[in-house]
Amino acid sequence: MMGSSSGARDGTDSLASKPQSQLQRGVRVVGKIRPFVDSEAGGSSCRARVSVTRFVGDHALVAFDDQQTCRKDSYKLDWCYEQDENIDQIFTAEVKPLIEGLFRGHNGCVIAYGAPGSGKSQLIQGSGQNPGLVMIALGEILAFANENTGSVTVSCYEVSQDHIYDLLEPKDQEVLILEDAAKRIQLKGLSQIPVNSISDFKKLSFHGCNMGKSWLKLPDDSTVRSHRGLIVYLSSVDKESNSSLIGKINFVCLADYEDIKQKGNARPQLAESTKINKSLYTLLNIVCALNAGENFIPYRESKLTRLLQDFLCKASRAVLITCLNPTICQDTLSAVNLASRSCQVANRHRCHSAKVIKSGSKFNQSCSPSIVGIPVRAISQKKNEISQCASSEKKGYGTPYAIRRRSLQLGSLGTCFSEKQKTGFPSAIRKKKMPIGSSPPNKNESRKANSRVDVVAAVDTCSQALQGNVVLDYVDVDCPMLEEESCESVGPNCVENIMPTGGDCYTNEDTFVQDTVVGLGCDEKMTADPIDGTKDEIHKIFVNEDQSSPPLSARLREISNSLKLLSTQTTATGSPNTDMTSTKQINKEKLDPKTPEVPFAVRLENEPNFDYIGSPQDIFKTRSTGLKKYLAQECLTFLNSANKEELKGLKGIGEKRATYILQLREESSEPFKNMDDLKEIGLSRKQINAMMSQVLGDF
Ligand SMILES: Nc1ncnc2c1ncn2[C@@H]1O[C@H](COP(=O)(O)OP(=O)(O)OP(=O)(O)O)[C@@H](O)[C@H]1O
Repeated sequence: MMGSSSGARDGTDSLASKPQSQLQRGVRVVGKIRPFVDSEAGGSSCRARVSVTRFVGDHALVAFDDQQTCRKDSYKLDWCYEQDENIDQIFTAEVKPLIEGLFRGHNGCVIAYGAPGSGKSQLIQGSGQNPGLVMIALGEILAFANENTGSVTVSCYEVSQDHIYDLLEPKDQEVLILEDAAKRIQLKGLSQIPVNSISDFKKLSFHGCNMGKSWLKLPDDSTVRSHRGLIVYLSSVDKESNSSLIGKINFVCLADYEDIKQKGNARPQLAESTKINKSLYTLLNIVCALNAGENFIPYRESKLTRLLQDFLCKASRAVLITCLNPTICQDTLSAVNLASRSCQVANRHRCHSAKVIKSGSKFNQSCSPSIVGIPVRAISQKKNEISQCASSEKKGYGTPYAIRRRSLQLGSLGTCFSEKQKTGFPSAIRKKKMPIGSSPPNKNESRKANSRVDVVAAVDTCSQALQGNVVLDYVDVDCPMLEEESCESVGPNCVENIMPTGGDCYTNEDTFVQDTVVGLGCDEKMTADPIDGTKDEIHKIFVNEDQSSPPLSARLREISNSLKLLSTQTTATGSPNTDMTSTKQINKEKLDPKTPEVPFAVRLENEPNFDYIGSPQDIFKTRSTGLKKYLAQECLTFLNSANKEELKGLKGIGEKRATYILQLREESSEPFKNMDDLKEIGLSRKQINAMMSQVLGDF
């Protein structure tokens, strides 16, 4: 433990929860908190603290605790290295396995990403007596090459304003990205210089860099920001098969991530920052898509991602190291927030269910395959190919504050709650809050009525979440029936839990942390016993998670379909299905689209204080208004993220207007915030309506 960074829960002997060598695929996303520098001498006592909680075998939680504002933000990463952990340790746990892959002819990629001054250059390049990852790796690669009659060459490049330049043998023309017959990327115009020893490497001169020596640092008078990378190629001969092997590893130092909204940059810098951030978003989208197991990986969104295509793919191993300043700043928060959304731990949970941490701290759950507003797929496709994602973020580039959170009231769908005690294990499965609506004279009846309404409200949000348009950070289930009852018989695999297999749990000293286990189906009997056997029960549920029950998305989709039925048949007569004692009925029979005979309370998602009691028609009206709002939002999201061709596919948008929209996006990543904004691009109400029905035609 050092400075503001609290000790790791695992102790100090275990470096990384899941070393690269154990990973099957995807990109590992880890954090590294840089040590304090002289100018931060008082850093350890500053009001903003960064702490890390690590869960062996699973993930790490980075928490930013601003004592002045009492604001807490927590972000989940695959792992996080603390201030006192040095670059050698990171090399051993994260990079060495990639180097071993290189010896077998596999490609690898190490990416440093973070806010200004967060330690990216130090990590990749090092300084003086402290070699960075490149130097350590190069030492190992050269040693291997010498032993195996192999050869090593290096290339160094810069990506600036979506153009690639050679830093070792600069030419007038930029480097071109071509694809060969085997679909491998060829960088035409990028020189490869042979290197036989570290001293050879140190003699290299890097164009346009500080003193020609530090390939990552620009000259002091430079105002240009860019991404920089060094590729090491290894050619060797496989002794067993006597075949030649060629592997390459790319060390990338990304340009600083700066939160544009916070900066108030002057125009030229703003345009540059926008471009840099856009390329960072595209890169993180790739990471997210790979970790989500997507088939389509959007490499063509930027030159940077195109260049990295061979290094960031299913056949290669990669690690994204998010460098973190030890004191709180918005850029760091935004950077870690984005990283958190694309990491494997977050995505591993995405297919199974939603979850919650509630406390003074915020928790950012990831899962959208497109995390930053650049669509992995067009919305129209999304509608047909609904991603198996229970929670999704509509836009990823916002600050943590901007993240919308929803509390779903899923009556009778099954809930298991656990409470965190300071000793570490969740100790109680507890009932959550009382049902919404006015206090009933008869508790049971009220529960039944409210439960049905809650389901309907939940379906709305589930439906949106399924389509990737609502941030469903958690599903918050009201299930009074579960107070003493089990959530059995609803189907297997009911539980998604944020706890690691080791049984650990998120800690918060100030407020109790509630790990909500959302059950949309559950075979495991959950007891309400606050002490006895809780850990075992929860562990069983984890084990169950990977078994073959239908994913949460399938169940949500089922519910979503029921919503549509309900929406279209609100005038149907019939007695309400008030028997909500068994969650099985919800799943198996689906929601009965019958109008309740008695009025009931409807709580709107965005208006928590609004309790409405009225006729079915009124309820329908209310809900359809919500639906309209959602549809409009869907349309705006499309306009804010679709590419030119997709835009041109819309009625009323031709070449000129599509170009103009793309220009607007250069200035603001989200030019259309409401429907009135569309009028500013010259669209009439009628055109907007036509466009909406076109975008949403298949809803
Ligand atoms: N592991 C470390 N040990 C000691 N000092 C470090 C370490 N990492 C970073 N620093 C110090 O922190 C400061 C910022 O580091 P560095 O220049 O690497 O950050 P950066 O993210 O590359 O910055 P820039 O915004 O200029 O790109 C430097 O003074 C560096 O010496």
